[in-house]
Amino acid sequence: MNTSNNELAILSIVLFVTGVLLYTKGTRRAPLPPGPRGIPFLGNMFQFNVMRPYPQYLKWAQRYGPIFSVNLGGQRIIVLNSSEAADELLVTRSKLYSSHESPHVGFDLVSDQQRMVFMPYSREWKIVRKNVHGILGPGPSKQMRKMQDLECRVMLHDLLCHGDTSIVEDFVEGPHGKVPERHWFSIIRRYTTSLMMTLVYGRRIHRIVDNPELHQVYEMMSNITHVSQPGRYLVDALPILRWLPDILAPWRAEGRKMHEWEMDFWGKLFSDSRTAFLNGTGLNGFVQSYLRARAEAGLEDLPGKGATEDAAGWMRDKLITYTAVSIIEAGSDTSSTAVFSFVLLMLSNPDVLRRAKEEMDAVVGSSRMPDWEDEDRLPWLTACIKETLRCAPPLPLGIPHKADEDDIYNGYLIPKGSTVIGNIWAIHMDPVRYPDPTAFKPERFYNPDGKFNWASGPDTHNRDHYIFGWGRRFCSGKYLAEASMFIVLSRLIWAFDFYAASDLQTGKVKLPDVHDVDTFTDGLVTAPKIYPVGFQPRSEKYAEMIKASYRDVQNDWQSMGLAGDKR
Ligand code: HEM
Repeated sequence: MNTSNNELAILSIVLFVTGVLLYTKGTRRAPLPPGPRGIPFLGNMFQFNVMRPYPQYLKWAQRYGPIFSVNLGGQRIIVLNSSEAADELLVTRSKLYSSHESPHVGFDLVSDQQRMVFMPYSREWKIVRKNVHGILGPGPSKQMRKMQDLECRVMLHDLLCHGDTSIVEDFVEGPHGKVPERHWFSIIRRYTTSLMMTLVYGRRIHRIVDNPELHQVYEMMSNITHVSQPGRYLVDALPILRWLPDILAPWRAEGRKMHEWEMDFWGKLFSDSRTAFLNGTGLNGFVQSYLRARAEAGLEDLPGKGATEDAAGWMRDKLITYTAVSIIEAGSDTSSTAVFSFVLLMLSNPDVLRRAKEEMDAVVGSSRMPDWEDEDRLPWLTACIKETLRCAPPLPLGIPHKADEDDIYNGYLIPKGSTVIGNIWAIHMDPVRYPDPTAFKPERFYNPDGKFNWASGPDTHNRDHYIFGWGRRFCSGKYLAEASMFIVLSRLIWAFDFYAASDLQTGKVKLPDVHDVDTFTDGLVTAPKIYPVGFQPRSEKYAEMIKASYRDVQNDWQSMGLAGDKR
C-alpha cells in the first residue's frame, strides 16, 4: 500500500488521540492499589503508629504484595515494596515521580519553602541540586577526604579518652533524642557534624562538652523529621484546612515559631559567614565560596528567598541558608546512625566482629592505621558495613516522593498528588532477595575477589541495598557517606576492643535487642536509642599511636586556619 505523507500524518493523529482517550479512560477506571480498609474521612490513620510506620508497612507489604495504598485523613499514600516496583516508578518514570512530598507544616511554615529535601521537582530544586552536586559529586567529594581523615583521628582520640564513661555513668537520653554530652554517641555526632560544618561553613565543631551548638543542631534535626512525618498534622493531608483563620489553625503559629527558632540559629550562622566574607576573613566553605562567586557576578547584596529569575539563577540569602541546612541535616544524623547501628550489630554478633578484627590484623597490622587504599583489601569489613545498612537502614522509608500526574502501574491507578514511598525496609526484608532476612549475615555480600563496590551506582536492579533512595532525588551525599563509613568503621575495628555493659550480678551482656523496634527512635531517621559501650585500645602501642596522631592533627588545624580541639 502506498500511503501519502498526509494520510500518515492523519493516521498518526488519530492513533495518538485514541491512545490519549484510552489512557485517560483507563486512568479513570483503574482501581487504586489494594490496601487495608479504613474508616470514613480518617482512613487508616488509627491502624498504625504514624510516627513509626515501617513495621506495619512491612506487614501490609507481605499481605498485599509489591504495591499497596493507605489513606491518612485524605492523604493518599502509595507504598512500593519491591525493587522492581520502586525502580519502574521512581527511576524509569522519574519524570512523574521526582517531586518530594512537601508537608505543609514542615515545608511551607517551618522551612519557608526553602528546604531542599522537601522541594517539589522545580526550577528552584534544580538550581539547589546543581550547587550541591558541585561540592558532593564524585570528584569534589574526594577533596573532603583529608578532613575525613583528620576528624576521624580526633574521633579515635575522643573514644580513647571516653573509655567506659558511658557504661559507668549510666546516662539517660533527654527529650527530642538529646544525647548526654559525654556519651559516646556525642563523639560520633561531633565527627559527622563537624565534617558537614566545615564543608558548608568552613568552621569545625572543635568541642563536645559545653558546646550547645552541636546539640542544638540535633534538636532541630529531630524536630523537623518529626513534624514532617506523613500523618503528623491533619492539615498536611487536607489542604482545605489551610484556609482556616489563625484562631482555628494552631499549627500555623506553631510552624512559624519553629521557623523563627531555626532562623535564630541557622540565619545567624549565615550572617556571621557573610560578615566574615565581607571583612575578607571568610574561610573556605560552600557558603563563602558561593557568596564570593555571587559578588563577582555583581550580586553582593541579594536578600530574600528563592533564586533570581535570570538564566544564572543565583540563590538569594535565605535559599543559601537553607541549602546549607539541608546538607548539614542530610549528612549528619544519617551517617552517625549508620555507625551506631554497626557497633550494635557487631556487638550482637561476636563471631562476625572477631573475623573483622582478624582480617584487619592480617591486612593492616598494628604499625599503622587503615587508610583509603585498604578499601579493596578488606572485603569482610565491607560486607559487614553493607549488611548493617541492609538490616538497619537509617531511613527505612527513604524520603517520600510525590506523583506529579495520574499514572497506572500494574493496572492500578496512582492518583496525581499521592505520596509515593519506596519501602526500603520491605525490600531489605524480602526473603527471596535476601534469604533469612532478619539474620545478620555479612557473608551474603562477601566477595574477596571483587572490587570494592558499594552498589550505589546506576544499576538499580542489582544493588546490594537501597538506603540512598532512587532516581533524580538519589542521595546527593552518597560518596561522602560511603567514604566516612569506611574510614570511621575500619579505624574503629583497628583501634579498639569495644564492649557492651554487663549485668553486675549475672555478668550477662546487656545490649538492646536489634529485633525490637523499640530499640530505635521514631521519625524519618530511625537510629538506635543511646546504649552504653566501652572502648579499650587494643594495646598500649595502639593507644600511643592514637595520641600521637591527635597531637599531629592539631598542627594540621593550625596550618589550615581551623580551630584546634578543646577538651
Ligand atoms: C548513611 C548515610 C546516608 C543515608 C542513609 C542517606 C539517605 C538519603 C535518602 C534516602 C535520600 C532521599 C532519596 C530519595 O528521595 O529517593 C537522601 C537525600 C539526600 N541526601 Fe542523603 N543519605 C546519607 C548521607 C548523606 C550525606 C553525608 C549527605 C551530605 C553530605 C547527604 C545529602 C543528601 C541530600 C542533599 C539529599 C536531598 C536530595 C534531593 O532532595 O534532591 N546524604 N539521602
